[in-house]
Amino acid sequence: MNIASVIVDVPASSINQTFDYKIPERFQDVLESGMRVIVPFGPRKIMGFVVGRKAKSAFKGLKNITEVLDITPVLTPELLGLGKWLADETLSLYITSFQAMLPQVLKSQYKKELVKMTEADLSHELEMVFAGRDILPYEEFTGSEISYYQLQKAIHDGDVAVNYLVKSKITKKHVTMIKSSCPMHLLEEAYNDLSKKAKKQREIVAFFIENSEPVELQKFMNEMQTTRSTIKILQDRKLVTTYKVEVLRNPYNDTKFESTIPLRLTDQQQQAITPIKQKIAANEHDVFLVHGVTGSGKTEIYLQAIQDVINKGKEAIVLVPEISLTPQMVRRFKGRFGSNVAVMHSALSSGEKYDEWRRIHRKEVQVVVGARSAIFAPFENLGIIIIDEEHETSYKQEDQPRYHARDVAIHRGEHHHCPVILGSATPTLESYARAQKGVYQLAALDKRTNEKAMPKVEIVDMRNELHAGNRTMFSRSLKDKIEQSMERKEQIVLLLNRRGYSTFVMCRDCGHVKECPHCDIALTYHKNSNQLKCHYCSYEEPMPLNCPECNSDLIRYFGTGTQRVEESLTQLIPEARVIRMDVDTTRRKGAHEKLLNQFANKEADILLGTQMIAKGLDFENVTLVGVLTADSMLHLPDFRSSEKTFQLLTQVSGRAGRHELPGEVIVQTYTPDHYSIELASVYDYNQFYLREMAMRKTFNYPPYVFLALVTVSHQNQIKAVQITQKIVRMLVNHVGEDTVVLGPTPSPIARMKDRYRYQCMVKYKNEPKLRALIKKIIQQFDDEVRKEDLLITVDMQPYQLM
Ligand SMILES: Nc1ncnc2c1ncn2[C@@H]1O[C@H](COP(=O)(O)OP(=O)(O)OP(=O)(O)O)[C@@H](O)[C@H]1O
Ligand SMILES: [Zn+2]
Ligand SMILES: [Zn+2]
Repeated sequence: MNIASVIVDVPASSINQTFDYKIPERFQDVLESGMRVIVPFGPRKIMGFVVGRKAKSAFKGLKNITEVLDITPVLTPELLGLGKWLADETLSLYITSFQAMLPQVLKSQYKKELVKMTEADLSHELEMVFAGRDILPYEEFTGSEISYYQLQKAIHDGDVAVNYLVKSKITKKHVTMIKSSCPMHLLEEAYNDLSKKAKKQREIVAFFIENSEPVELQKFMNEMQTTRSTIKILQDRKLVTTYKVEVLRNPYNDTKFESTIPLRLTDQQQQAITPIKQKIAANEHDVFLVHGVTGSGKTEIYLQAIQDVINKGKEAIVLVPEISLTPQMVRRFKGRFGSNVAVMHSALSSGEKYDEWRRIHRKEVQVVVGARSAIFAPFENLGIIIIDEEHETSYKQEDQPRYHARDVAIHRGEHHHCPVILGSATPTLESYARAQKGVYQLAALDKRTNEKAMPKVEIVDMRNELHAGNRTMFSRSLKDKIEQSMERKEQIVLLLNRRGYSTFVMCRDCGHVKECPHCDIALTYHKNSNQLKCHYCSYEEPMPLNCPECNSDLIRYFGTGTQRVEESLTQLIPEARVIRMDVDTTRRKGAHEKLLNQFANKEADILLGTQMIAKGLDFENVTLVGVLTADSMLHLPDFRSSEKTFQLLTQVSGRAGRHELPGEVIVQTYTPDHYSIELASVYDYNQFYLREMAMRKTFNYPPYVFLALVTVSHQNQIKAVQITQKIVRMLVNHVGEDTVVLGPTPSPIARMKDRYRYQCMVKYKNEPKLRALIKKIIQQFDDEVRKEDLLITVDMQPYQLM
C-alpha cells in the first residue's frame, strides 16, 4: 500500500479526480486518509488531501509525496465521504467541498519565488532586482518595471526558475512558563547562599521551594514585581528554567458564565422532548420539527436533549444563525455545559476559530454551538444535531459548494443514527410540508413558558399618516407609544427592515437614479464619506451636486438608512436615548456585545436596528416593539418574499413582553391588507401556511417543485444569451414531460461587475438524472470557461434568485 490517492488543490473541473503519488519510506507508517500533503503537480508544489492508499496504480512514473502536513487526519473517514457526497449533490469540486469543511487557516496559501540558477550574470535589469541575492520573492519582480518577456526568456534559458511554496497560515499561540529546575535541597542550599541584599532573588527561590508547579512567566513577574534580568541570573545558575508551551486561544475564557440547572419542563415541552429522548436512547435517526412560538422554551428542550447525549458519552452540534449567535445565546449553552462547549462563528479571529476547531478535533469538548459551517465539526460520535431558527436563509451557503446546512445535518444524522431537530416559530414551508406529510415528526408548542399572551399587534396604515399631513417616518400612534413607554421607564426596540431597501440617490426633477456604471443596481449613499458606493463591485464616486441628466440641483438621497432614522427620531423625541445597531456600528470586534450590554443596563431607551436585532434578544424591560417599514421586502423579485416578511414580523414581535411586563407591537406599512402582514399580526402561522401553499401551488414553486438555477455570465451580452439558450435547449431535450425549463432570462441583477448575467431555471418534481445531465452539459463549455472568461454557476437549491 505504498501509493496514495490524492485530491489536489487545483480548482478546475478537468482536475476533479484523484491523482496517484508514491509514498516515500519515511511517511509510510504515518500517512492516513484525511491528511493534507504537499505534492508536485506540473512545475508546482501544491496541497492535496489523501483520500486512500493502495498497492498498485494504473500509471507509470509516479512522483513522490513531498511533505505530510498533518500528524492526525484533519478529515475523518465520515467527513471524506460527506465531502464527496456534498460535491456530487451541489455539483462542486471535491477540493472545494473538502476545504469548506475545514477552518480557513488549514487552507494553504501559495507563494512564488524566483531562483537564480546560473553563476553567470543575468540581464542588467534582472540583476538589479535580484540585487546580489539568489532568491527573489515574486512580488518584488511584479513590483519592478521589468517586462514579463525578459523573465520568460530567462526561465526558458534555464537561468531562472520559479519555485512554488506552500505556506501554511496556521499560527499557534504560545506562553512562556517558568519552573524550578533543580531538586529541593539544592534550592534550599542556594537560598541560604544568596546574599541578603539579593532580596528579589531570594523571594523567587523561596517561591519555588514552596511551589513545584510551573507558572506563567508574565503573571509571575507581575506578581513578584521582578524583572527578566533577575530571572536570568537564576536561570544562569540553573535554579529555574523557562520554556514555551502552546495554549489554545479561548475567546470566552475571561467571561464568567453563571451556571444553570435544568428547568422543570412544561407539559408542552415534555411532550415535545419525549420522542426525541427516545430516539437518543435507541440510537435512531429521525427528523423532528419543533414548531414553537417565540418564548415557548425551545432552547430548554435543546439543552435537556443535549444533556442526554452528553451522558451517553456522545456529541452534539447546535447551529444558530450568525446574527443570533450573541453573547446571550452563548451564555445559555456555556451556562449549562461550561467548558464542554466550543463556539464557532465569524466574529472570532481566524486563530481563535482554528483553536476552537482543534478543541473539537481533539475531543476536548462534546458540544459545539456555531453558525452554518459548524455542521462540519469533526466529531466522530454524534448523538444529536440541532438547527435553531431553521427558516433562516443564512443556513444556505451562497458560494461553492452551495449547500444547505439542513441537508448536511440530515445526511450526518443518518450516518450517526442520531436525531436531527429543526426548531422555529416560523418554519419554512418546505419543512412544515414535510412534517405534514409525516416525513418529519412535528412537535408544536403554542404557549409561552410563562403563559403570557403574545403581545398585541397594531397595524398602522402609513398612507393615512401621509393624508393626515404626517410626513415623518413615525406614525402618530408609534410616537405616542414611545413616549408613554419612556414615561414608564420601559424600553423600546425599533426595527428598520432594510433588506431590499436602500438609500439611493434620485433627482426630484427628472427622476434620474444614480446607478453603478458596472452593475445594474442603484448606488448607495454613504453619509460619513459623502460618497456613492456600489455594494456589488465596490465602485465609488462623490455625491453629485447636480443631476447628471438635467443639471437640476434637486438631486437627493432617498430611502431610509438607520442613521437617518436615528436623526429624525432624536428630532421628534429629543429626550430619547438611542442605541443604533447596524453593520456600521457593529463592525468592530466586541461592538455588538457592548451595545447590547448598554441597552441591558438601561443606558438607552431605544434600540434601533436592522434585521440583526430581530432575533434571539431577550430583555426584561422591553415592552414596545415598532416595525418602521414592514413591507419593504414584499416587492423583491423573490417567490419567498411573503414568507420572509411573515417570519421577520413574527420574530421581532416575539421580542416584546417576554417577562413580567406586557408587550405591544406597532407595525407600520403601506400594504396593511397583505396576508403576510395581517396573519403575522395575529400570530396565525397555520393560516399563513395554507395561504402561502396555495400561492406556491398556483405558481408552481417549492415545496411543490424543486428548483435548479443555472446562471451564465460573460462580458459580451450576446454571448451570455447564446450560451444560456444552448443550455436551455439541451436541458429541454433531455428532461421529462412534467419538468419546466425557463430561460434565457436576464437575472434580476442583469449586469454585475461589467458582466451580463442570464439564467435558466428548472422546475421539476422528479428528475433523478438532472445533476448528471447538468454536469454533462456544462462540461461542454469547459474550453470557453477556461479561455474566454465565461462563468457558469449552478445552484441546486437556489435561495438568492438575484
Ligand atoms: N420549563 C420552563 N420553566 C420556566 N421557564 C422556562 C422553561 N423553559 C424555558 N423557560 C424560560 O422561558 C424563556 C423563553 O424560553 P426560550 O428562550 O427557550 O424560548 P424559545 O422558544 O427558544 O424562544 P425564541 O424562539 O424566542 O428564542 C426563557 O427565559 C427560559 O429561561
Ligand atoms: Zn435630473
Ligand atoms: Zn458595481
